[in-house]
Amino acid sequence: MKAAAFHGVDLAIDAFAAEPGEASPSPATLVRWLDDQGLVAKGMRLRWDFLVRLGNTPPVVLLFRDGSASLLMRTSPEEGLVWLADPMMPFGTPPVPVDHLRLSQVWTGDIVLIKRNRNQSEADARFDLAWFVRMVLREKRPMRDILLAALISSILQLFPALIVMQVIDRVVNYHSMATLVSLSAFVIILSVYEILLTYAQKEMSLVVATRLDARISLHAFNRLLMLPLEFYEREQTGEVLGRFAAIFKVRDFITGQMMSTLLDLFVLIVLLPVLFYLCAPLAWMTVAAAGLIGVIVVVTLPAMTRVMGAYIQSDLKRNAVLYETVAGIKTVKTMALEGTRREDWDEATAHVVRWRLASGRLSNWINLLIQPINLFINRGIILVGAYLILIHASGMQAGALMAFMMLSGRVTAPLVGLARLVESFNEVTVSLSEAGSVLNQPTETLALTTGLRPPIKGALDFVHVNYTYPGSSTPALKDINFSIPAGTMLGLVGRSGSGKSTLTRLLLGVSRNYDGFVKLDDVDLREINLHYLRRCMGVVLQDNFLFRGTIKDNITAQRAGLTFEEVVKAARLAEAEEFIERMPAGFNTFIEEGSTNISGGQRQRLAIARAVVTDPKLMILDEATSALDPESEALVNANLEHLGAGRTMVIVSHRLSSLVNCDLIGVMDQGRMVDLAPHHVLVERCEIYRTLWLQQNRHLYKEDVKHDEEVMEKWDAHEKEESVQKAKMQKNGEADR
Ligand SMILES: Nc1ncnc2c1ncn2[C@@H]1O[C@H](COP(=O)(O)OP(=O)(O)OP(=O)(O)O)[C@@H](O)[C@H]1O
Repeated sequence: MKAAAFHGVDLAIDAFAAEPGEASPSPATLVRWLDDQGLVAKGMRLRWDFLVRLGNTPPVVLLFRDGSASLLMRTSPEEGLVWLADPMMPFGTPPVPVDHLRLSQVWTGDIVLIKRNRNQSEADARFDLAWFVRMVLREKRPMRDILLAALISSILQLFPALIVMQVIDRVVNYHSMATLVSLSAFVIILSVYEILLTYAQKEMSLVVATRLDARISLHAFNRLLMLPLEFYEREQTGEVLGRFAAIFKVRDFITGQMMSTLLDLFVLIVLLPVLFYLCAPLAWMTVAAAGLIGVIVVVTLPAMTRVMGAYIQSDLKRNAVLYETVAGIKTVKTMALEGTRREDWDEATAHVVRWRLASGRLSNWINLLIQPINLFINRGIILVGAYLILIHASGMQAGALMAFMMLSGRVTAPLVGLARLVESFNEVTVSLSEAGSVLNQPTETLALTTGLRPPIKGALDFVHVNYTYPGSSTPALKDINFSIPAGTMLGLVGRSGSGKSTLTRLLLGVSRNYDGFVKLDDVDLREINLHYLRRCMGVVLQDNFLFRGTIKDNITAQRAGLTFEEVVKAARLAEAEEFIERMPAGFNTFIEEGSTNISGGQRQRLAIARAVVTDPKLMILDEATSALDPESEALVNANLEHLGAGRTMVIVSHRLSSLVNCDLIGVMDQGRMVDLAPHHVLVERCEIYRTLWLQQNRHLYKEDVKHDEEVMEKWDAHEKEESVQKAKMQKNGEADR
């Protein structure tokens, strides 16, 4: 706590709790918690000799054998002492000096270094050009060195021109061999300097560019992970990926063109005065011509922006088609949709080609205007200079004209580069706004890093919960009001679209803008830290993604601290152990991308194992067994009770037979929970449930067939009427909008 306060972060120790499956918080949990709080904790083992030489580092936490800890405040290698502060003592208590012998009796040799995570505080910073500039400015020392090198090298660049001037004016005109020899020696020394300096400058620029690159990538990916699921559901994946990739264009611009042009500007600062010294009229002409190039670029900028924007947009759309086709290739192939996909692609490509041609042409036109000016600077000025010498107007000699020519080339390059920079900057702003439209979306950071971490038992309360999806006019959940004690196995049934999955989404904290309260063990769900909440839950969906890696890796999902025994236990609970052991390498069998080498049923059972491996107190199975073959489904269903022992289970299923053994079954209809009771009660009193049950189990009730058919007829009529009403409501809603 004191170490955190040192960094200006206030920690609420009450919020620190063990993770599910831990008796007391492990060091890994401590590190994760501190990470969430905006601090970085790094554990390491040290010897006394190193500890005593730590000097004036920020507070370091020393871990003791009895589980307690102390803060290292100061060290003195000369006296062989370290000063420790007891974190339990009030602020202001002086630290106690301890020597090697006394410390070695209690200290484990482990320390924890805690520092403020600057990336974390930047995690929510807006992603714009200012952010990039801040990132560059953080590289203060290397940037300073690079600038210094650029300055020196631009001074060095002066000499060749001045030497040529001397050679022509003195050596050639006066045939002076001695001057030539000394000038040659000077040229060699300078050249060596220049070569070394260029090497160093390139090396430093490379290091800075690479560091920036790493930082930008890390930050952007972090942001992507922080975006709420709702965002991904709303947006087209292909477009999200395309827009995300736009940041790499910004990165290339900043670490490439922008950096080199800015460095070139240093050359300008040094060389321009020399040009004026050599011949002021020619220097003015050079500057005016370069200025004219700038004016042309600025004037044509709006047109260029429009064309570039359209080109980038069309490219994004084409990428989206590509992504969709590759991601949905199974459907494309099996439904022979190649033709329509090709049409989409052709159309998207036609747009890209059109705008690419337009932007290329525009840039070519601009070039047509710029090139004569460029040629004038490079070639015309020598003629003007020669004319000035002929009429003796400037007092300039031939050597000075040569030197001017050599230098003016170096001056125009940065000036033209600066104009071009404005042009590219324009393109980059379009890319930046594309990337920003993804990365500047509101993130879940606050919910992920703050909030309570109460111990979870699994009692659930829904108190008058209403929820409408953003952009939808009809509520998906209407006045849901029920509670279940911890350890309940709750089934949820209802027709398609009745709101079952939406209810589980609220539990998972995916949708948080609902009215009313959802309480977990009497704590408002919205108050609970989202990471913690999700880590405390086990979730199995209808279609689960398995990552490339071994079966064991997939079950642990790279969570730290899980033992092989726990993995095997989870596999056994999920009825997966048997098939895993039959696989060539057992738990170390590699799962290919898209899990092509295992069946759908096996994949589902692995997903169940992955969900139970942390022994969660709350499990959600949303249509987890729907895609299973009858045999695998029977296996999983038979094991459900076993699986649910000691935890609350919420099981959404269309197949009522798999819910018969649930303690309670909630019947959903049009967003309402119309009944909540065990199976035998519902069959008696809930008509919707009874109808669904009879639909699926007709064979069991032969004697009821007549009644059953009547009910079915009624049900069909009811459904028809409802769908007509729904269509009407939708129409009205659209008309309202
Ligand atoms: N992301 C979404 N955006 C807008 N509306 C949605 C979204 N997801 C679901 N809905 C709507 O909310 C209502 C409830 O959907 P929900 O998925 O919860 O039903 P369900 O009972 O789980 O259906 P199913 O059994 O088919 O999965 C439906 O009318 C659906 O159209």
